[in-house]
Amino acid sequence: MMARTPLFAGNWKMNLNHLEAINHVQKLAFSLTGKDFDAVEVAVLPPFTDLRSVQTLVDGDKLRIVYGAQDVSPHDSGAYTGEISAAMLAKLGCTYAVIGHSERRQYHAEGDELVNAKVLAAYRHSLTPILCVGEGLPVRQAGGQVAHSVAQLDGALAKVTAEQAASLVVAYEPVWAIGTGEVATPDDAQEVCGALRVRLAELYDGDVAAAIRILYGGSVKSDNVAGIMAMPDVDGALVGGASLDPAEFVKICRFGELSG
Ligand SMILES: O=C(CO)COP(=O)(O)O
Repeated sequence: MMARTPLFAGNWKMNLNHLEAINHVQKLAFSLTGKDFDAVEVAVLPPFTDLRSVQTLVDGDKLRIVYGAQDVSPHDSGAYTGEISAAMLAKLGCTYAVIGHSERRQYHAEGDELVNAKVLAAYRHSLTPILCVGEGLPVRQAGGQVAHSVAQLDGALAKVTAEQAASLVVAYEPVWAIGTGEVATPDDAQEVCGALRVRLAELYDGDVAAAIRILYGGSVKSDNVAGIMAMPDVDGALVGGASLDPAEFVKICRFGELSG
Protein backbone atom coordinates (compact mmCIF):
# COMPACT_ATOMS: atom_id res chain seq x y z
CA MET A 1 0.00 0.00 0.00
CA MET A 2 1.24 3.46 -0.88
CA ALA A 3 2.25 5.45 2.21
CA ARG A 4 0.15 8.56 2.66
CA THR A 5 2.06 11.74 3.55
CA PRO A 6 0.33 13.32 6.55
CA LEU A 7 -1.20 16.71 5.76
CA PHE A 8 -1.61 19.47 8.33
CA ALA A 9 -3.72 22.30 6.97
CA GLY A 10 -4.41 25.52 8.86
CA ASN A 11 -7.83 26.93 8.07
CA TRP A 12 -7.52 30.54 9.17
CA LYS A 13 -11.22 31.18 8.49
CA MET A 14 -11.89 34.97 8.47
CA ASN A 15 -8.74 35.90 10.37
CA LEU A 16 -5.39 37.58 9.53
CA ASN A 17 -5.16 40.32 6.90
CA HIS A 18 -2.56 40.17 4.12
CA LEU A 19 0.14 41.84 6.20
CA GLU A 20 -0.50 39.57 9.17
CA ALA A 21 -0.48 36.64 6.75
CA ILE A 22 3.08 37.42 5.62
CA ASN A 23 4.28 37.66 9.21
CA HIS A 24 2.51 34.40 10.09
CA VAL A 25 3.87 32.40 7.15
CA GLN A 26 7.39 33.73 7.78
CA LYS A 27 7.16 32.51 11.38
CA LEU A 28 5.97 29.07 10.25
CA ALA A 29 8.74 28.78 7.68
CA PHE A 30 11.35 29.86 10.22
CA SER A 31 10.22 27.29 12.81
CA LEU A 32 9.76 24.30 10.53
CA THR A 33 13.00 22.70 9.42
CA GLY A 34 13.61 20.84 6.17
CA LYS A 35 13.27 17.56 8.05
CA ASP A 36 9.76 18.50 9.20
CA PHE A 37 8.72 19.07 5.62
CA ASP A 38 10.11 15.68 4.58
CA ALA A 39 7.79 13.95 7.03
CA VAL A 40 4.58 15.93 6.54
CA GLU A 41 2.92 18.36 4.16
CA VAL A 42 2.11 21.74 5.70
CA ALA A 43 -0.62 23.90 4.15
CA VAL A 44 -2.19 27.23 5.02
CA LEU A 45 -5.68 28.19 3.93
CA PRO A 46 -5.91 31.98 4.28
CA PRO A 47 -8.72 34.34 3.26
CA PHE A 48 -8.82 35.14 -0.49
CA THR A 49 -7.35 38.62 0.07
CA ASP A 50 -4.15 37.11 1.49
CA LEU A 51 -3.41 34.65 -1.28
CA ARG A 52 -1.36 36.93 -3.52
CA SER A 53 0.86 37.94 -0.59
CA VAL A 54 1.33 34.32 0.44
CA GLN A 55 2.16 33.37 -3.15
CA THR A 56 4.80 36.09 -3.41
CA LEU A 57 6.42 34.99 -0.15
CA VAL A 58 6.32 31.27 -0.91
CA ASP A 59 7.70 31.77 -4.44
CA GLY A 60 10.29 34.39 -3.46
CA ASP A 61 11.70 32.44 -0.53
CA LYS A 62 11.10 29.00 -2.11
CA LEU A 63 9.15 27.87 0.95
CA ARG A 64 7.86 24.31 1.11
CA ILE A 65 4.57 25.49 2.59
CA VAL A 66 1.65 25.00 0.23
CA TYR A 67 -1.55 26.99 0.31
CA GLY A 68 -5.12 27.07 -0.81
CA ALA A 69 -8.46 28.85 -0.55
CA GLN A 70 -11.35 28.30 1.84
CA ASP A 71 -13.99 28.12 -0.89
CA VAL A 72 -14.35 28.23 -4.68
CA SER A 73 -17.08 29.12 -7.16
CA PRO A 74 -18.81 26.28 -9.00
CA HIS A 75 -18.59 28.45 -12.16
CA ASP A 76 -15.57 28.95 -14.40
CA SER A 77 -16.14 32.66 -15.18
CA GLY A 78 -18.88 35.16 -15.88
CA ALA A 79 -21.51 37.30 -14.16
CA TYR A 80 -21.21 35.89 -10.65
CA THR A 81 -20.60 38.94 -8.48
CA GLY A 82 -18.44 38.24 -5.48
CA GLU A 83 -17.32 34.80 -6.60
CA ILE A 84 -13.74 33.56 -7.09
CA SER A 85 -13.11 30.92 -9.75
CA ALA A 86 -10.93 27.83 -9.53
CA ALA A 87 -8.93 29.16 -12.50
CA MET A 88 -8.12 32.34 -10.56
CA LEU A 89 -6.98 30.30 -7.57
CA ALA A 90 -4.87 28.00 -9.73
CA LYS A 91 -3.23 31.06 -11.30
CA LEU A 92 -2.29 32.21 -7.78
CA GLY A 93 -0.49 28.92 -7.22
CA CYS A 94 -3.10 27.41 -4.90
CA THR A 95 -2.83 23.68 -4.36
CA TYR A 96 -6.06 23.25 -2.42
CA ALA A 97 -9.59 24.56 -2.12
CA VAL A 98 -11.67 23.74 0.95
CA ILE A 99 -15.13 22.70 -0.23
CA GLY A 100 -18.24 22.03 1.82
CA HIS A 101 -16.95 23.33 5.14
CA SER A 102 -19.72 23.10 7.72
CA GLU A 103 -19.66 26.89 8.16
CA ARG A 104 -20.46 27.26 4.43
CA ARG A 105 -23.14 24.59 4.69
CA GLN A 106 -24.62 26.26 7.78
CA TYR A 107 -24.34 30.01 7.05
CA HIS A 108 -24.61 29.91 3.26
CA ALA A 109 -27.04 27.04 2.88
CA GLU A 110 -24.65 25.00 0.75
CA GLY A 111 -26.05 21.57 -0.05
CA ASP A 112 -24.54 18.46 -1.57
CA GLU A 113 -25.39 19.49 -5.14
CA LEU A 114 -23.51 22.78 -4.86
CA VAL A 115 -20.65 21.08 -3.04
CA ASN A 116 -20.44 18.57 -5.92
CA ALA A 117 -20.40 21.39 -8.51
CA LYS A 118 -17.56 23.07 -6.61
CA VAL A 119 -15.58 19.81 -6.45
CA LEU A 120 -15.95 19.38 -10.22
CA ALA A 121 -14.94 23.03 -10.81
CA ALA A 122 -11.82 22.54 -8.68
CA TYR A 123 -10.80 19.47 -10.69
CA ARG A 124 -11.36 21.28 -14.01
CA HIS A 125 -8.57 23.66 -12.97
CA SER A 126 -6.23 21.22 -11.24
CA LEU A 127 -7.03 22.29 -7.69
CA THR A 128 -7.26 19.57 -5.08
CA PRO A 129 -10.47 19.71 -3.07
CA ILE A 130 -10.30 19.39 0.69
CA LEU A 131 -13.82 18.07 0.94
CA CYS A 132 -15.38 18.54 4.38
CA VAL A 133 -18.05 16.24 5.76
CA GLY A 134 -19.36 15.68 9.25
CA GLU A 135 -22.45 15.49 11.42
CA GLY A 136 -24.04 17.92 13.86
CA LEU A 137 -24.79 17.09 17.47
CA PRO A 138 -28.37 15.74 17.02
CA VAL A 139 -27.17 13.29 14.36
CA ARG A 140 -24.30 12.14 16.59
CA GLN A 141 -26.66 11.72 19.55
CA ALA A 142 -28.88 9.55 17.37
CA GLY A 143 -25.86 7.47 16.31
CA GLY A 144 -26.12 8.55 12.66
CA GLN A 145 -22.61 9.95 12.22
CA VAL A 146 -21.36 7.31 9.77
CA ALA A 147 -24.48 7.31 7.54
CA HIS A 148 -24.58 11.12 7.51
CA SER A 149 -20.91 11.58 6.63
CA VAL A 150 -20.94 8.83 4.00
CA ALA A 151 -24.04 10.37 2.38
CA GLN A 152 -22.29 13.76 2.20
CA LEU A 153 -19.29 12.02 0.61
CA ASP A 154 -21.50 10.32 -1.99
CA GLY A 155 -23.25 13.61 -2.80
CA ALA A 156 -20.00 15.51 -3.21
CA LEU A 157 -18.37 12.95 -5.48
CA ALA A 158 -21.05 12.51 -8.15
CA LYS A 159 -19.37 12.36 -11.58
CA VAL A 160 -15.88 12.48 -10.03
CA THR A 161 -13.66 9.94 -11.80
CA ALA A 162 -11.28 7.52 -10.11
CA GLU A 163 -8.36 9.40 -11.62
CA GLN A 164 -9.59 12.65 -10.09
CA ALA A 165 -10.48 11.05 -6.77
CA ALA A 166 -6.95 9.67 -6.34
CA SER A 167 -5.72 13.17 -5.38
CA LEU A 168 -8.71 14.03 -3.19
CA VAL A 169 -8.40 15.08 0.44
CA VAL A 170 -11.38 14.43 2.69
CA ALA A 171 -11.78 16.12 6.07
CA TYR A 172 -14.05 14.61 8.68
CA GLU A 173 -15.14 17.52 10.83
CA PRO A 174 -17.91 16.75 13.31
CA VAL A 175 -19.75 20.06 13.66
CA TRP A 176 -20.10 19.66 17.42
CA ALA A 177 -16.31 19.60 17.76
CA ILE A 178 -15.57 22.72 15.69
CA GLY A 179 -14.42 25.68 17.75
CA THR A 180 -15.95 24.19 20.88
CA GLY A 181 -12.91 22.63 22.54
CA GLU A 182 -14.92 19.39 22.35
CA VAL A 183 -12.51 17.16 20.45
CA ALA A 184 -13.73 13.80 19.16
CA THR A 185 -11.96 10.86 20.77
CA PRO A 186 -9.47 9.03 18.56
CA ASP A 187 -11.99 6.17 18.32
CA ASP A 188 -14.77 8.57 17.24
CA ALA A 189 -12.49 9.95 14.53
CA GLN A 190 -11.41 6.49 13.38
CA GLU A 191 -14.98 5.17 13.23
CA VAL A 192 -16.04 7.75 10.63
CA CYS A 193 -12.70 8.11 8.81
CA GLY A 194 -12.51 4.32 8.44
CA ALA A 195 -16.08 4.19 7.10
CA LEU A 196 -15.29 6.97 4.63
CA ARG A 197 -12.33 4.97 3.30
CA VAL A 198 -14.47 1.84 2.96
CA ARG A 199 -16.99 3.88 0.97
CA LEU A 200 -14.23 5.35 -1.23
CA ALA A 201 -13.10 1.79 -2.00
CA GLU A 202 -16.67 0.93 -3.04
CA LEU A 203 -17.02 4.06 -5.19
CA TYR A 204 -13.60 3.63 -6.84
CA ASP A 205 -11.26 0.83 -5.83
CA GLY A 206 -8.99 -0.16 -2.99
CA ASP A 207 -5.90 1.49 -4.50
CA VAL A 208 -7.67 4.81 -4.99
CA ALA A 209 -9.12 4.66 -1.48
CA ALA A 210 -5.69 3.83 -0.06
CA ALA A 211 -4.17 6.90 -1.74
CA ILE A 212 -6.75 9.40 -0.47
CA ARG A 213 -5.82 11.36 2.62
CA ILE A 214 -8.52 11.65 5.24
CA LEU A 215 -8.04 14.40 7.82
CA TYR A 216 -9.74 14.96 11.14
CA GLY A 217 -10.82 18.48 12.09
CA GLY A 218 -12.43 19.92 15.22
CA SER A 219 -10.57 21.47 18.17
CA VAL A 220 -7.24 19.88 17.19
CA LYS A 221 -4.40 21.12 19.39
CA SER A 222 -0.84 20.02 20.13
CA ASP A 223 -2.01 18.16 23.23
CA ASN A 224 -4.59 15.99 21.45
CA VAL A 225 -3.19 15.53 17.93
CA ALA A 226 -0.97 12.53 18.72
CA GLY A 227 -3.87 10.30 19.76
CA ILE A 228 -5.86 11.19 16.67
CA MET A 229 -2.87 10.68 14.36
CA ALA A 230 -2.28 7.22 15.81
CA MET A 231 -5.52 6.04 14.18
CA PRO A 232 -4.98 4.04 10.97
CA ASP A 233 -7.39 6.01 8.77
CA VAL A 234 -6.50 9.52 9.99
CA ASP A 235 -3.86 11.06 7.76
CA GLY A 236 -3.59 14.56 9.17
CA ALA A 237 -5.62 17.42 10.55
CA LEU A 238 -7.59 20.42 9.42
CA VAL A 239 -6.87 22.93 12.15
CA GLY A 240 -8.90 26.08 12.80
CA GLY A 241 -8.29 28.13 15.94
CA ALA A 242 -4.95 26.54 16.86
CA SER A 243 -3.53 27.33 13.41
CA LEU A 244 -3.68 31.06 14.19
CA ASP A 245 -0.79 30.65 16.62
CA PRO A 246 2.30 29.79 14.54
CA ALA A 247 4.15 28.14 17.44
CA GLU A 248 1.15 25.94 18.29
CA PHE A 249 0.58 25.00 14.65
CA VAL A 250 4.24 24.02 14.27
CA LYS A 251 3.91 21.84 17.38
CA ILE A 252 0.86 20.14 15.86
CA CYS A 253 2.79 19.40 12.66
CA ARG A 254 5.65 17.94 14.74
CA PHE A 255 3.41 15.78 16.95
CA GLY A 256 1.82 14.45 13.79
CA GLU A 257 5.20 13.50 12.50
CA LEU A 258 6.19 11.77 15.72
CA SER A 259 3.05 9.68 15.89
CA GLY A 260 2.34 9.24 12.17
O1 LIG B 1 -13.38 24.02 11.28
C1 LIG B 1 -12.26 23.65 11.57
C2 LIG B 1 -11.20 23.56 10.55
O2 LIG B 1 -11.73 23.67 9.27
C3 LIG B 1 -11.91 23.31 12.96
O3 LIG B 1 -11.88 24.48 13.69
P1 LIG B 1 -11.27 24.44 15.20
O4 LIG B 1 -9.93 23.79 15.09
O5 LIG B 1 -11.20 25.89 15.59
O6 LIG B 1 -12.24 23.65 16.00
